[in-house]
Amino acid sequence: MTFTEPSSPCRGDSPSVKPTTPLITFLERIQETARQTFGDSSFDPKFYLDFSLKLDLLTTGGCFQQLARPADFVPEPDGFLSEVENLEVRSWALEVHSLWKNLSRKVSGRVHKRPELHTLLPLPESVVVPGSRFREVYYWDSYWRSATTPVKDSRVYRVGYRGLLASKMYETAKGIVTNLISLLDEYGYVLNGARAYYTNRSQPPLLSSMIHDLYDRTGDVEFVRKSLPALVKEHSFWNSGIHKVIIKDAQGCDHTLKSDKQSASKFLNDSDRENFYRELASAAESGWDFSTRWMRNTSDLTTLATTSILPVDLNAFLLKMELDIAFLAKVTFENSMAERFLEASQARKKAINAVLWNAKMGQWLDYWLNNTTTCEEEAQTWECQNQNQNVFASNFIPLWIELFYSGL
Ligand SMILES: OC[C@H]1O[C@H](O[C@H]2O[C@H](CO)[C@@H](O)[C@H](O)[C@H]2O)[C@H](O)[C@@H](O)[C@@H]1O
Repeated sequence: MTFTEPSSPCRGDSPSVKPTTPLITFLERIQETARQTFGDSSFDPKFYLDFSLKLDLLTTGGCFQQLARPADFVPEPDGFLSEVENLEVRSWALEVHSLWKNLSRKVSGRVHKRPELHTLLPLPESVVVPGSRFREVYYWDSYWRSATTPVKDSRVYRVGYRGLLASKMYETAKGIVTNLISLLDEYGYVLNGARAYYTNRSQPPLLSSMIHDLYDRTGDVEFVRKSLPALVKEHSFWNSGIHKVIIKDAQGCDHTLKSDKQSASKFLNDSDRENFYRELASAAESGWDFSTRWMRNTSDLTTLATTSILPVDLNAFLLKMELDIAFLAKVTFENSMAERFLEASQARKKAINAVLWNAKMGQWLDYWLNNTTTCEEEAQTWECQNQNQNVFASNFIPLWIELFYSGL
């Protein structure tokens, strides 16, 4: 076989060595990232240099830039892994751990420069996204991360904030908190998600739990001191007028707007339609969109009545927030703040048990305000028959809080 390619550097008559092309330089970056991510064992460097691009180099390079592999990610974290004795479970744990690098992103410089061109909102630190079609940060997913990234058999993993802490990725965990606080500073509350169409609502408030768990692991008092004002601000938001009517600015529900409009077309006047949008947005804010939990008639979405319900989970999350703030205030010697939030938590615990607890069923139940009353009214007469006796996972959220299972 003869080799006749004229510019071949192998030919003795050509002294010049062909320079590395931008494509090879780029693929070498991929190669090195893969080596650091997957480790050296059974690593084949050639595999990465043989990739072909589907889009031009500039576009591909830009996308790769956004896949910010977290700096504190290591392929095999020390600590929890070695304690998992069962080898199958250990390799599964490693697989779950490896999801962090797939779910990490950096908001592109283009979004920071020209935010008006994007629905994605700029965030200061690297982000961790739920995956699949959800390519932006979500508030409560940041705690209970739902990773729908296909891994071998397409199982859905839940690798939460606590998972990040178990993986010892404390800097990434701090970045998540910093991002959420930046939304809170900008909008007055942590948005449902980091998109322009999520600005009319929040999601179940778990920021205090993140900061509490981070402190437990790192003992970083300075970070707590910096974060505390944001938590107090968030507490005011959830206890302000807006949550008496739930959502003031009823804009409907983002990308589901078309189908929302179809449902809303059933309402003949503007005020009923607006009210329906408010119920939709509130259901989205609950994180349970669109569960029958919020419907008067479980087979008809237009009977959503989210704002007429006192939900077990939201109240439990708020109680947890009050306890967390009291604890974190104590850690930073803010004693009067600690006292204030402890008192607030005691009052809420009493109310949760008075209104939502059902002794016969041995669980807490959502409470339906009757048709004619609204959350704006101060005085209510609580009646057991207004409790929703259906069993939802949310009925047991209070058990997540030590106060309830320890009988304090
Ligand atoms: O995992 C992300 C979130 O996914 C669902 O909600 C999101 O999509 C909904 C419909 O497309 C939208 O109405 C909602 O505002 C979004 O948050 C899920 O219901 C959420 O619990 C979850 O955080």
